[in-house]
Amino acid sequence: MSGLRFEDVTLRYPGAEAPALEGLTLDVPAGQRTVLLGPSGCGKTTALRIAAGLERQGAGRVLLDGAPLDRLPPERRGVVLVFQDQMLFPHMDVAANIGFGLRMRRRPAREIAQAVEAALERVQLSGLGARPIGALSGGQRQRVALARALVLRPRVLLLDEPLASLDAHLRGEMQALILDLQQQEGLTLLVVTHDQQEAALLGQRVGLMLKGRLRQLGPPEALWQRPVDAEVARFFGARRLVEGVSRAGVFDCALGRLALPEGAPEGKGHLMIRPEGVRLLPGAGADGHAARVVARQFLGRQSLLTLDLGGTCIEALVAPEDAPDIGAALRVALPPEALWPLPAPTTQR
Ligand SMILES: Nc1ncnc2c1ncn2[C@@H]1O[C@H](COP(=O)(O)OP(=O)(O)OP(=O)(O)O)[C@@H](O)[C@H]1O
Repeated sequence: MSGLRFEDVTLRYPGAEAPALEGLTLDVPAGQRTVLLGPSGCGKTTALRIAAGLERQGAGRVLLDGAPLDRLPPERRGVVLVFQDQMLFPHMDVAANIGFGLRMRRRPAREIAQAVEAALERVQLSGLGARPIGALSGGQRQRVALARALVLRPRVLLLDEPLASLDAHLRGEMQALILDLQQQEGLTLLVVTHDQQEAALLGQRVGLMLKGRLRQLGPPEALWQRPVDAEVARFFGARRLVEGVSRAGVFDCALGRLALPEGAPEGKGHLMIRPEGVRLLPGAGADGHAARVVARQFLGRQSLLTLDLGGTCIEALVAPEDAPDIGAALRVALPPEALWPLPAPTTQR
């Protein structure tokens, strides 16, 4: 497959108890956006640093279009990393920052000037080449860092938390810019983030990492809706898992026998009930499950209800105007698409 490939890559920093990265096997297909998602310290940055040649793995290989990269120095890999904190040179203006890598490669001045102009345009900073770095906003600085990488015409572009330092408005702009650039130019992107929403937005495929290991890889929808186990489900916010057994399309548990979506894994374990999929039923019919509201939390666009279904608590997300009062009795439906069984063994805390 063309693109970047990590093959069973492990790295343990000297003196560390556990490896920062353990047996990472991951394909980053050419022309696509792949995201590594995970909490702080799970090894995401380490993976990028190894691909860029800034860190040497203890075991495993990194390949680009099938050719091993490990013996190549960073500048000859065609893999360029944009750092989380940008690492711009404060004493140089914008154009000098963007042209830095090309100057190191001893490209002719004319070619550098042209490439810098083109890169400024690509990141929508035309006309700002002579600005000192100190006179830029956080969002503009992030664009300069991106332009500095783009002039090198990377075969793979690695972005470490590209939006972490930006406020909500600038994040949206930068996200749109990254998506546009990637689509127009067919860039091969590997993005690292701890932010679930960012991963869903930027990733055509998302890999979830926990404690140095890749735990699940797939389209964002699959990770959110069909986590492989309870630990992954908990990362995505699942808090109230229901014990039981999945068999022949049904989950047997304290809530009764609940119909599961197609393809659900079988066996003993837990059931994840996605709060956004729980439906409050109108009227006092006999459908669904009897429930009582035990907590209600206003989250802005939605309200989170904690519902007691005969001793088993679940959560439901509803529009704030539809949120019943604490103590209210109601009936709820648990449609199959809101459910997903998580086979044991689980790491319960
Ligand atoms: N140079 C280093 N020397 C020793 N340990 C390190 C070094 N760099 C990272 N680590 C440790 O390795 C683990 C993985 O770090 P890494 O930076 O890859 O995680 P991360 O998922 O990118 O987290 P963050 O988003 O906080 O940077 C952490 O426990 C970290 O403390």
